Amino acid sequence: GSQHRLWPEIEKTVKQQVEMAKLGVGECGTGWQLFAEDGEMRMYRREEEVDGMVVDPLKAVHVVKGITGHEVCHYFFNPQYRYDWETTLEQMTVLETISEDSLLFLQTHKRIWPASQRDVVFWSHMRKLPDDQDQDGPDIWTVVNNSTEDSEHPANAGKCVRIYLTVCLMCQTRVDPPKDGAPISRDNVSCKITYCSVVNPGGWAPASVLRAVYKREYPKFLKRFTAYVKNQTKNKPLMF
Ligand SMILES: CCCCCc1ccc(-c2ccc(S(=O)(=O)CCO)cc2)cc1CCc1ccccn1
Repeated sequence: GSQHRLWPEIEKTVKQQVEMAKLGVGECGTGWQLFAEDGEMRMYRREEEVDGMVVDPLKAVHVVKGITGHEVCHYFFNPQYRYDWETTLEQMTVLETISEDSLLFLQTHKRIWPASQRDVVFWSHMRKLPDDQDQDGPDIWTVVNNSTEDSEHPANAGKCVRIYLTVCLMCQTRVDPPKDGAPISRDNVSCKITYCSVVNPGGWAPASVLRAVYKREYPKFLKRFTAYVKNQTKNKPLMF
């Protein structure tokens, strides 16, 4: 809850990340380059390096029919579903339950040749926010994942190189009520998903390898994850 040592950082980071996610790829100035497209999904990146390491920010926008923002965030946030959709995940541990909407994770991802295996420690927070651009529309749902230290799991103590990331999944639900006043069904809802991520790969990895990994893995991840949510929810009542 709000007494936890991480709470001030969570509050600040969530607000900052949602504001960034709301900026379209046009508005945040030049530099965004479209690198993947699939149906309604558009994936952009900016080529940035920090100390010679690739830390390309990524922004993906996708519109998916038949699911809501609450549902997308529910399946992204809750650990019990993660092995179903996160293909590069080798090991996931919930280190701490900070509150019912905030968890501390340790994840190790499968090694990607020729780079060494990576792990990450991050807090994850799920939140509903009023949509200030559409007062009477449905709320925005978001999940923010942000790397943090954990004294029990110091960086680079074992075989894995520790990575550092900030991820924001922001979901805006759209309802187009049926003309005949019938109850809202899945045919009347769609979700605009904005996924932003900045990953520092930790130890050195060849820029060409990193960019190839991201180019392959991110589109696969977002397609697989959204298909998973559609499949999990298709016969369940709508979650707003
Ligand atoms: C040489 C490769 C070094 C980097 C490997 C890497 C880095 C970051 C991540 C990653 C990406 C998304 C998240 S999340 O959105 O928070 C969801 C929870 O799991 C957490 C971790 C993964 C991977 C492994 C490769 C890879 C790259 C993209 C997408 C998927 N896999």
